[in-house]
Amino acid sequence: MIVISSFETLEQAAQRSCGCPIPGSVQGRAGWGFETEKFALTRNRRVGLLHRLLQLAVLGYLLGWVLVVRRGYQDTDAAPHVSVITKLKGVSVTRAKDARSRLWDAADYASPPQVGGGGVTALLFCLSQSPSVLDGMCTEDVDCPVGSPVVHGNGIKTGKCVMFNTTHSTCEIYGWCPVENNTLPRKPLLAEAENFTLFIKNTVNFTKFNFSKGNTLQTNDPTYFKSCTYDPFFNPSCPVFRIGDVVEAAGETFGDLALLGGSISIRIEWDCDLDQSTAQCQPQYSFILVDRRYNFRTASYYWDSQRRPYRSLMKLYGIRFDISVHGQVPCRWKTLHAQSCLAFHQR
Ligand SMILES: Nc1ncnc2c1ncn2[C@@H]1O[C@H](COP(=O)(O)OP(=O)(O)OP(=O)(O)O)[C@@H](O)[C@H]1O
Repeated sequence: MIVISSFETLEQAAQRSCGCPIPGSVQGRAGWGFETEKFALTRNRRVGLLHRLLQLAVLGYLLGWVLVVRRGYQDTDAAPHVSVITKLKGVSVTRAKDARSRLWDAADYASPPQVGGGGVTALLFCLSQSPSVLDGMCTEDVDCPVGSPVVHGNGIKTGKCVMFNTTHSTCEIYGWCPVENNTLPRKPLLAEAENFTLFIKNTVNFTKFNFSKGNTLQTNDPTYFKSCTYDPFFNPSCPVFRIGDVVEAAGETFGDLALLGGSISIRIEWDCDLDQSTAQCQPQYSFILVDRRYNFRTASYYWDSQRRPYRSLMKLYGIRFDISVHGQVPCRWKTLHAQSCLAFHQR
């Protein structure tokens, strides 16, 4: 009977039992030796299990990760050329303290006008200003160098230190009067902005496969975009977004965000398999609240009958939309000579 120890080969066991020279050994090679493969039989369950597990891991990596997840049999273009155009629409009326009403439409609250994604929802102040002299603290004229800017004082110093009252002197400052007050808005100016709509027209072009696609439906119905509203489940292909829905999808309530403004990132993701029908190639939208405050100032200028300049200064709080487009399109056929992936399939 031949007894095989844990890591002994069959040959070695046979050699050991008959006392013959081991082929390939120093003793074997000295004569007419020959070489052959040796098989090791390991009678150890743990080692056997580890061996099978390693084989499974390699197979799983190749089939699961390389072929199924990473689609290793396809070529991929992940650098689309993109174009995004936005239009904000909606109308609202505000009533000022003097009971005068003002009508706001897209031309008033969209900023920059119809290009970026921004909308005003609150107005802190609206001042009619003209250039005048204002004051800053000092003891003598040298404390007020001519032309030095007063960043938060809205002007530049004239070089004069003037009496403010019996105890204080101030630098004379040349700037727009009256100056802003620093109070915060107490309620959103355009509460109706919740129902305003944002139209996002996006086109992507994957040059590697000569494939381009837009998010707007090619339709002859002129009322389609005016009447549809995006819904992730019931209407995912409509590119018109209700502002209230976008804010809610970003996890915020419109009333809170509209008061001091905010910034929302809209991410458009094109992840299409060009080996499938391109009709199924639709973008996915996601909304993330990026910042809880957003405001900016704007002014319009005019002159009175004596040609004195005036300006209407507004500090506007609003919701800003930052739109980013990402995408990758895998295709089974490697491109040659910049021909389209689809053309390859049709051949
Ligand atoms: N924010 C929006 N909400 C709803 N519909 C919109 C919005 N922006 C544009 N649309 C509609 O989408 C369609 C395509 O807009 P596009 O800007 O290409 O055309 P337009 O004729 O210049 O639009 P407009 O009505 O502004 O004159 C139009 O029917 C337009 O009325």
